[in-house]
Amino acid sequence: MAMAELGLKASYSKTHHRHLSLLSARCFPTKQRCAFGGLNNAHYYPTISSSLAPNQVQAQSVQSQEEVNSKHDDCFGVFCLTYDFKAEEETSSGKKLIKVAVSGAAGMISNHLLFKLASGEVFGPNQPIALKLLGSEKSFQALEGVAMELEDSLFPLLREVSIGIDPYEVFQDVEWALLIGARPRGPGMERADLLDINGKIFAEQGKALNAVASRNVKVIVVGNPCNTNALICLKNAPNIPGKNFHALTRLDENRAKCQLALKAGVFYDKVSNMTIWGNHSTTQVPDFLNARIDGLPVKDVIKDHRWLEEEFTEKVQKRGGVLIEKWGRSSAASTAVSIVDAIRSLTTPTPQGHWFSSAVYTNGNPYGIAEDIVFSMPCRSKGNGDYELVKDVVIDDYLRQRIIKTEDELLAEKRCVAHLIGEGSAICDLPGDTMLPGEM
Ligand SMILES: NC(=O)C1=CN([C@@H]2O[C@H](COP(=O)(O)OP(=O)(O)OC[C@H]3O[C@@H](n4cnc5c(N)ncnc54)[C@H](OP(=O)(O)O)[C@@H]3O)[C@@H](O)[C@H]2O)C=CC1
Ligand SMILES: O=C([O-])CC(=O)C(=O)O
Repeated sequence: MAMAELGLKASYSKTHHRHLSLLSARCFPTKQRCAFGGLNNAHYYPTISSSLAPNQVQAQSVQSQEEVNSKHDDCFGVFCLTYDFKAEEETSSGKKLIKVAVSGAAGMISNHLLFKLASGEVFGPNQPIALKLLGSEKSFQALEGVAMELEDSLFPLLREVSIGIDPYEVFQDVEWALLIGARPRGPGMERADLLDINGKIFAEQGKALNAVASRNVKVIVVGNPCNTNALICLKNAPNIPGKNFHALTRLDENRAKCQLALKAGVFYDKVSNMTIWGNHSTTQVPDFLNARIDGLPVKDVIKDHRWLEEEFTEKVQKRGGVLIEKWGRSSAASTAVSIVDAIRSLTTPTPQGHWFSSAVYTNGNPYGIAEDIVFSMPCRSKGNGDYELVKDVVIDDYLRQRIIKTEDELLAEKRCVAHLIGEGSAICDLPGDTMLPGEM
C-alpha cells in the first residue's frame, strides 16, 4: 500500500529532542526498547514527504544512527532509527493507532501471528497498528530478532514495535492483549504444577493489565491451560470487565468444522454454527447437534450417528496430540490463524443466524452452566469487540452429560488455583484423565 494512500503525515521537527525523551521514558527503561517499523527507514523519507500535499506535512523527526547512538547507550541497530508520526494524524481514514500486546512473542505461535497483525489482515487495511511484544530475560535476544524481521517486512500499517519483559510497561494503554506465553508441560510435570506455574504468570499479567491497560482492553488467553489461566487473569484485573476476557477455543471450532466437512464431502465453508462447549482440553464438547452443514442439521446430512458420537468427538478432542506426534511440536500456524479468526469475529458483525465459539466468563449464562468459570460457549458479536451468548441452542441428554464432565473439570481446576484468585487455599483434586489437547 502506498504511503500516499494512507495519507501519512510525516516531516521534520524542531521538537524531536523532546519527543525522543518521551520515547525514552516509555520504551527504554530496563530491557524495553522501541522500533518503528516499515516506514522508519531514512531512505523512505523523501518519498513520503514529496507524495503529500504541503498542508498534510508537519514537522517530526528523522535521525542518523550516529546521532541516536550518542544519546542512548542502550539503543542499538535498527531500533535507534526513529521516524515519528503524530498518533492522531496517522491515516486519511482518521483511524487512531491501535495498540496490541502479544506475550510469548518469541514463541512459535507468535512467529505466525505477528506478521498477520502487522499486515492489516486482522484489524483491516486502513488500521495503523503498534505491536508491544512481551518476552522474558531468556528470550530477549530472540525478541530483538522478531522486531528486526517485522521491520524488514516494511509493513505500511506497522508504526511502532516495542519489546520488553515487564508487563507493566508493555501493557501500557493496550486495547488488545493476546496472551500466548506460557510454560509447556515438561516430562513428569503434574498438571497441578503446570496450573500453579502458569497461573502465577497470568495472575501477574492480570494485575498489570488492571493497572495500565485501556479500561476496555480485550484479552485473549492462548497459553495453556487457557480457560483457567483466563479466569486467573480476570480475577486479578477487577477494574476490567470480566466480559472482556476470552480463552481461545477457536482452533477447536475450526478443527471440528474441518472434520465434519471431510465426512460430509463438502468444502468446509459449508459448515457453520459449530459450538465447542467447555474446556480447551480433551473433555471439550464439539456440538454436532446444533451445528449445520449447508444450513441443514448435521445429523440430516451425516447419517452415521455412531461416527458423530464417538469418532468425531474424539478426533477433535485429540487433534492437537496427533499433530504433535506428526510434527514434533504443537500447532502454531493454525493456532495463529484461529486467533485471527477469534479477533475478527469480535470486530466484524456475525452474519444473521450464525455464531462462533469462545471460552468466556460465565456470569448469567442461559445454559445452566456453573457461574464464575471460563467456559466455551456459542457467541455472536455486533462487531464492536463485545459479544452476546446465543440463546436458541438445543441441549439434549448426550450433550448435557458431556457438558457436565467438562464443567466438573473446570471447577476442579478452579479449586486448584484458589490461591491465585483470592479464594483461600488450593485443593487440587483434578480428574485423572485431565489433559490438554496436545497430551495423549
Ligand atoms: N488455546 C489453544 O488453542 C492453543 C494453545 N497453545 C498454547 O500456547 C502456548 C504457546 O505455544 P507456542 O507459541 O507454540 O510455544 P513456544 O514454546 O514456542 O513459546 C511459548 C513462549 O512462552 C514463554 N514461556 C515459556 N516458559 C515460560 C515460563 N516459565 N514463564 C513465562 N513464559 C514462558 C516463552 O517466552 P518467553 O521466554 O519470552 O517468556 C516462549 O517463547 C502454550 O501454552 C501452548 O500450550 C498452543 C496451541 C493451541
Ligand atoms: O496442548 C498443547 O499445547 C497444544 C494445544 O493446546 C492444541 O493443539 O490444541
